[in-house]
Amino acid sequence: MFDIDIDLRRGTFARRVRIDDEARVIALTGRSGAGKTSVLHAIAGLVEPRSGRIVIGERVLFDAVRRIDLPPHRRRVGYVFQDARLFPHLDVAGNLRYGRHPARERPRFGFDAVVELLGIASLLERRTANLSGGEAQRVAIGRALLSQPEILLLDEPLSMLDAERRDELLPWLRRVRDEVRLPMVYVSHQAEDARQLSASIHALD
Ligand SMILES: Nc1ncnc2c1ncn2[C@@H]1O[C@H](COP(=O)(O)OP(=O)(O)OP(=O)(O)O)[C@@H](O)[C@H]1O
Repeated sequence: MFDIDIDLRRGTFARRVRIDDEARVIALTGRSGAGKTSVLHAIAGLVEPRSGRIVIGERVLFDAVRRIDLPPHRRRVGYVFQDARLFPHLDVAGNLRYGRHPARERPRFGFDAVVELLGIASLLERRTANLSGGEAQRVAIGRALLSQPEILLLDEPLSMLDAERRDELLPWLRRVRDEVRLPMVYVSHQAEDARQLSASIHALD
């Protein structure tokens, strides 16, 4: 499912990352600064590797030799950040609709199905400022899914939450993992979190 072999350079940071994995869901771990977010950015098309290739499923996102470098919007990546980054001026429903892919007649991820999947029906009219961290992350995942991605990238979605909220959010993440049959890359600096979501763990240290 994942065939990634890239040479990453950012400022003085340089690292070759190789991931060859048949699993649909993989986790990246490593200390702060190991390059986890940089790998997600490379997959999303936000940083260009110096060389190499990024192939996920059948899709070639980047291949330096073949001069393939899909622009970010054609990579069809759903990205969930550490902090949910919801829009404060919109309610939950507005945030979900914001990410919607325009004019698809039969979207793979429908609004009602996503709301049900993430258990956020009762939150739709709420402003985002007073959501708990875990609720905000569920909304952020919903927004990402409604953009009709082909790949889901999760950048430490648990790291800003206290232990109780983490325990609350984890089952939702597992549900998304099992029901949304997309390739997923889950980043965590805690190996324990990573093990909860994937058997395929790649340590970047
Ligand atoms: N735009 C940039 N310009 C220069 N250096 C950068 C840039 N972005 C990241 N770096 C450097 O690249 C290295 C890897 O950063 P990255 O954010 O990928 O690590 P990380 O493993 O995700 O860390 P964290 O767990 O703290 O988020 C760090 O040394 C960082 O300072």
